[in-house]
Amino acid sequence: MSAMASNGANQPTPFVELDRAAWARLRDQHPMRLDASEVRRLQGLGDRLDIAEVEQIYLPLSRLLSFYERATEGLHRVTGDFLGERRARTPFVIGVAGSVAVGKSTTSRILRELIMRWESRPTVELVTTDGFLFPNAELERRNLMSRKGYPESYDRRALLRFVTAVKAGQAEVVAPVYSHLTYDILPDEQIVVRQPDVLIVEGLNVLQAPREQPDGRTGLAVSDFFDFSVYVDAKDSDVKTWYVDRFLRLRETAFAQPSSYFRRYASLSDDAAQDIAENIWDAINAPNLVRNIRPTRGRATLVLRKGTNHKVERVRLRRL
Ligand SMILES: Nc1ncnc2c1ncn2[C@@H]1O[C@H](COP(=O)(O)OP(=O)(O)OP(=O)(O)O)[C@@H](O)[C@H]1O
Ligand SMILES: CC(C)(CO)[C@@H](O)C(=O)NCCC(=O)O
Repeated sequence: MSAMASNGANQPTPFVELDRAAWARLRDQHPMRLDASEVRRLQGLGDRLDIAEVEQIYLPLSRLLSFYERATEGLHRVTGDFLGERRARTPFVIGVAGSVAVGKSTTSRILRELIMRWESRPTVELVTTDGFLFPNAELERRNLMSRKGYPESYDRRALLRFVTAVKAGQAEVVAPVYSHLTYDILPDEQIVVRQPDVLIVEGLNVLQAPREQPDGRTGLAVSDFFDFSVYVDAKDSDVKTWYVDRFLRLRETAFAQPSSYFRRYASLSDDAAQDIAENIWDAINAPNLVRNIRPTRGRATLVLRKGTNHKVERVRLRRL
């Protein structure tokens, strides 16, 4: 790790880049260990979860987040004192961005488990922006069914209202729910968020810059409410492989259910399923990654760069 934040041309940059070993050494400076019962609980998140990875990569990140949380709380207190207000605590909001299938949900769930174990035992809510996709009927009306996951396929105003209300400390805030099984918003379901200490907002486009309004003004974006953000990054070809592998695995489980939107794919041969998954990837998810998602990477506080097998190889932290 270089102490100077600089690029090859020695130009100052806001980022510091650490390889896996350097990041792991930071962990040594802050001894951290999961006990056996914590390891068991975390393993419940998925049989493929590597506990060494949790300890070496995600535990240091959780520690860094706890420092940010404390500092941010101090800032809110300063503003409250200045205004002479005694307000309820403001939730600490973390954004998690990245491509379809790069591992945003897994990263978010690991972080939730680790944050819940901070000494202060905070309550943590995890929300995915999937719930703010327009329902399929509306996407069809807008001719966006082949652009699901693109910025314009979300009800961005509703998402912004949601995050603002949670951050403002509203007692109960509801969000719609998306089902990967029916491939649509569930009309009769919602989740209720009740004043969490920490909110994790996970989604493809959560780092998108604010849009210009029709009247020329610049609005706010959800990222304006993030106290910390993580971009999960990997090579395009690796993410494609993970997408296709997950698609093939889903044939035996989700796709096989009668209510599955993809039930016609359940009985496909490996080769046929592979072709379909690659076509969906190439037509929808890859262009979204290249055009909309990856361009927001520079806005993240931290970038986790994964190699094959989901192992994090490099970490880039914004320090200015
Ligand atoms: N750290 C990890 N270790 C091992 N496997 C992982 C890890 N993270 C993700 N995976 C696997 O990669 C695939 C995609 O992960 P995940 O569902 O978390 O991605 P996602 O970015 O949330 O995707 P989507 O946007 O489609 O919901 C899954 O099959 C998951 O099991
Ligand atoms: C719901 C999203 C947009 C995000 O999780 C994604 O999983 C998706 O469905 N994308 C559309 C193309 C596809 O079916 O993979």
